Amino acid sequence: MSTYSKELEVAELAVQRATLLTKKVFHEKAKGTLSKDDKSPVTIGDFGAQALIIQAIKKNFPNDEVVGEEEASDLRDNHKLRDQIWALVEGTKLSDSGSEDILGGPIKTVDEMLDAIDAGNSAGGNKGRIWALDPIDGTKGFLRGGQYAVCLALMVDGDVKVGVLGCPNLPVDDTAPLTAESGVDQTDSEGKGVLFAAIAGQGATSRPLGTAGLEKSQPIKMKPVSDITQAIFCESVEAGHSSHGDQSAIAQKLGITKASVRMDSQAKYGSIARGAGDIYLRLPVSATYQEKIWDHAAGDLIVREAGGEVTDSLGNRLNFGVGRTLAENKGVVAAPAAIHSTVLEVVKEVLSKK
Ligand SMILES: Nc1ncnc2c1ncn2[C@@H]1O[C@H](COP(=O)(O)OS(=O)(=O)O)[C@@H](OP(=O)(O)O)[C@H]1O
Ligand SMILES: [Mg+2]
Ligand SMILES: [Mg+2]
Ligand SMILES: [Mg+2]
Repeated sequence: MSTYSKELEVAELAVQRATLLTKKVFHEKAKGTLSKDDKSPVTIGDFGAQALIIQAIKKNFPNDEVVGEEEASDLRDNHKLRDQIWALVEGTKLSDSGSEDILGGPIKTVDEMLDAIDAGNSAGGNKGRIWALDPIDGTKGFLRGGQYAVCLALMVDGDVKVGVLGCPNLPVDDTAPLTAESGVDQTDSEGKGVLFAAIAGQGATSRPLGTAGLEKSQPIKMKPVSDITQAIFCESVEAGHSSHGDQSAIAQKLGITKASVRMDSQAKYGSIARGAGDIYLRLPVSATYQEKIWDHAAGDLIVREAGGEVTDSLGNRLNFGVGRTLAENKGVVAAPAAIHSTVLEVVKEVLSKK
């Protein structure tokens, strides 16, 4: 077995199973949406997916830590919500029993489920094996039927070694280019659902996101950009999450004439890694917000393994080893390696004029 192949298999199957749960939630009327302290939404889908994924990690790698976005405190005294999540968690299985076996058996009780969710409480850092988990990235996109991603990465001594992104609303077809509609999708339509994955030093892949075991994967590569003015650039939907103004000034200076593709979640990283788009810009709106490691770890590795470069707005690699946030970085600039320095120069120029 090659390095990290067991970790990748568990991560891919766990993410795949969690997407079955999130898709079920999307079709339910009552999504159990709560507003967190920072006013961002969380649903029964976020909690349920976090429980299922942490259970699989702990069964297979009991000594590993997890930095997960969600925590169970709001559920411990809200029994209605807790029971709604339990029904989902109990009822979600891959249709292939061999793959279920690899994940390590079901969660047995409600308390075990709450404890699994809370096991995502690692402080992070640059020592040992730590998983970064975003059970639903782009919760707002998920709620409105746009893009979202189930994101899982393994860091070893602060370096991302394995990354997996489950994107139920992206096309299976790697060659389908992004369009203005890509971020506003027809959920669950034919031909949708892709699982991106990478192991450090071994390249990046995609495969259809099925309901059983893992389907055949194929390597993915970023698209060579010979004319930067024709590049497709992606950005967040929410103007509060990245600066649409700065990003549009940068695109303009690069001579890009096409409108940006706005989509929620790390689907942006997956899309540029497979060459459906080219550049992902995420420039800070606020001076104090620190990006969370679970919003970037898997995407960072997948893009780099597909031939891209990912830095912050100063040109530094993202440092995942300083805790739960990217405290040492500001913003994200992701592009094919051959044009990254050109893009970065313009990013610096635009930001220096502020
Ligand atoms: N102020 C601010 N600045 C930057 N980023 C923030 C901010 N607030 C929240 N978040 C995080 O944004 C995550 C979603 O990012 P997206 O790129 O998907 O944004 S968007 O939904 O397209 O607008 C989102 O991830 P999820 O909570 O998993 O959806 C948040 O972690
Ligand atoms: Mg959130
Ligand atoms: Mg997120
Ligand atoms: Mg999330």
